[in-house]
Amino acid sequence: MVLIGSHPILGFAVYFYSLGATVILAARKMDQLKSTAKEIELLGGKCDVMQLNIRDANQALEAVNQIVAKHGKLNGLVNNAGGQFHSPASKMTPNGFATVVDLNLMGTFYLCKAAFDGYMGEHGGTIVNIVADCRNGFPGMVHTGAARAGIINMTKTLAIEWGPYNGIRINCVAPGMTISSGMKNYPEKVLDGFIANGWMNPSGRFGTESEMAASVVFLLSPAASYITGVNLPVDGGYSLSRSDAKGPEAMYNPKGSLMRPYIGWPSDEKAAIQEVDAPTGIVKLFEKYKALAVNGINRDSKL
Ligand SMILES: CCCCCCCCCCC/C=C/C(=O)SCCNC(=O)CCNC(=O)[C@H](O)C(C)(C)COP(=O)(O)OP(=O)(O)OC[C@H]1O[C@@H](n2cnc3c(N)ncnc32)[C@H](O)[C@@H]1OP(=O)(O)O
Ligand SMILES: NC(=O)C1=CN([C@@H]2O[C@H](COP(=O)(O)OP(=O)(O)OC[C@H]3O[C@@H](n4cnc5c(N)ncnc54)[C@H](OP(=O)(O)O)[C@@H]3O)[C@@H](O)[C@H]2O)C=CC1
Repeated sequence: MVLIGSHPILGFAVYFYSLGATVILAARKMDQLKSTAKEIELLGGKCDVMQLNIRDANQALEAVNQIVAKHGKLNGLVNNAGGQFHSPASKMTPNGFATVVDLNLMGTFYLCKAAFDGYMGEHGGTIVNIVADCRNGFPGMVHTGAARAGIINMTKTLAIEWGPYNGIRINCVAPGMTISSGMKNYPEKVLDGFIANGWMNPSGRFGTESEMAASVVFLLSPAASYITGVNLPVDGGYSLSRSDAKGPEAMYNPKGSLMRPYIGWPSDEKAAIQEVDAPTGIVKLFEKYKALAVNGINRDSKL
């Protein structure tokens, strides 16, 4: 039984069916949740949906209580809901800052605490918190940088407090720039700039939802049973360098990537991500990735 806060952006709900888990999708818009649930069921997976605003601590606990009452357990939690807006710090209002901290940091804490109080404190479980790359500063997004850094530190504390006595493992995944519906929140012009030459990471490309999903599933699974309190960057190496680098990073291959994208796991066509709801440039990019994921990549391939 795995609760995913948000509709399965970063596409991972489809993967849980192969582990035999029942997936509960929770977010504010029921339409999106229902259509994703249908897809999962068509694949043979078990799925339930519920409406949830993670910014409300009472709703979070109520959601966990409902799941435990209906299904008898809650083994996993993925805190995937999140987001922000772009603004220089000098122009940001206190309420703008607080809103993003409220969504990302407070929302994640509410769900962790609800899972602990409602089930995992007594029975154990595994939690994965989705964050973002905030190893260095996060210009233009001071609120989310602060909130995600808060989640990473909170995760370390909870790993220490909740591991020894409650059997809970808790980790973070920090996606790099990923092809997903979240890209609709950013100006196409900016995204086109990233596509043209802006990824600046050793992989030379965006990440895919499947690449994020596989990492989350790994951390939730018994295969990661000795890992707790870590933040796993899944970013093609982006966090290794300065985000605005133009100097030595010229070593990054400007023509594209030599790292084959991964869009499905296990190697079951049905479980591969087939399409993405994103701006045109990103959708076109994904179509190229699909071909490269299937046919392989070589020195003449261009993304
Ligand atoms: C131009 C350059 C762009 C660079 C883009 C770079 C892209 C890099 C991508 C980095 C990698 C990360 C990717 C992702 O995270 S993908 C996920 C994407 N999804 C989202 O980001 C969701 C975005 N939005 C939201 O979730 C909500 O809008 C949000 C929670 C942010 C706010 O929701 P809410 O309804 O609660 O907010 P209010 O309207 O009530 O406003 C509250 C206060 O916040 C201020 N605000 C809100 N939006 C903006 C804005 N766009 N610009 C400035 N200020 C904003 C608002 O004014 C309120 O404050 P005040 O009361 O003081 O006015
Ligand atoms: N895509 C990328 O490049 C990156 C993404 N990330 C992070 O990964 C996560 C997933 O990203 P992505 O799929 O791209 O984002 P999307 O914007 O597509 O998805 C955000 C999800 O969060 C849900 N959500 C937002 N607010 C709430 C709320 N108050 N309560 C419950 N659910 C909520 C939304 O559903 P609804 O509106 O129905 O509530 C939606 O399902 C996010 O935390 C994002 O910040 C981090 C780094 C890079």
